[in-house]
Amino acid sequence: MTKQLISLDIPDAFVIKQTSFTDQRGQFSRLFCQKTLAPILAHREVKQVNFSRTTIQGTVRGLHYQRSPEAEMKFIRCIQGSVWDVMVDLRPDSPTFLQWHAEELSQENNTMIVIPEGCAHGFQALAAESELIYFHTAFYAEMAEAGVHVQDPDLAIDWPLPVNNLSIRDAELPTVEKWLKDLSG
Ligand SMILES: Cc1cn([C@H]2C[C@H](O)[C@@H](COP(=O)(O)OP(=O)(O)O[C@H]3O[C@H](C)C(=O)[C@H](O)[C@H]3O)O2)c(=O)[nH]c1=O
Repeated sequence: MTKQLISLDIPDAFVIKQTSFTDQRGQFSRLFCQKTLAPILAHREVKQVNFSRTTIQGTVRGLHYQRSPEAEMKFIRCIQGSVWDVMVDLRPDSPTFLQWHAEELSQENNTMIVIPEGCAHGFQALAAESELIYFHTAFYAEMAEAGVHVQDPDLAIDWPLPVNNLSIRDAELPTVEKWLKDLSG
């Protein structure tokens, strides 16, 4: 049921175009298959599956990642509405360090994005009541949670809509400049 696996410039990041079976009853699609995704998963296993619904158009969530050793790969699919999904490479040894990639995920386009360990994730709801399913390869670890600000001037992510409805936690995430200082201690 996987139509196309696309490697991105950001190492170990992918876009997966999935197929969907439609008939007079409606639609069926496979969200995740350990065998089909084995080339990406390698030694990893899915440990947790999460769901989020974002009710207000323009809301932005992110940019989040879990620090090692709780770092995780995320497989994300939009099952209702649409989002503008962003990953930011926060791996200092990566050739695409501090570069970002955006992909529109929607109920209609059957697209999954794969975000590797060490990359932060965020998204903007392009429609009200947008819903995402996340497959995580690590358990949630509150103490390992980290992130950078969605409106960081150095990243200059060009969100399609005015950034809206940030959580208090997300509004207080550090800039990349502050994150780099904390990184170097
Ligand atoms: C991820 C997670 C969160 N939580 C708790 C922590 C908070 O009390 C509450 C909401 O978490 P948070 O505010 O981090 O939710 P989002 O801001 O939507 O973050 C999510 O969206 C961004 C864009 C991501 O990439 C994260 O992986 C994902 O956590 O659920 C749990 O109890 N278990 C979990 O696995």
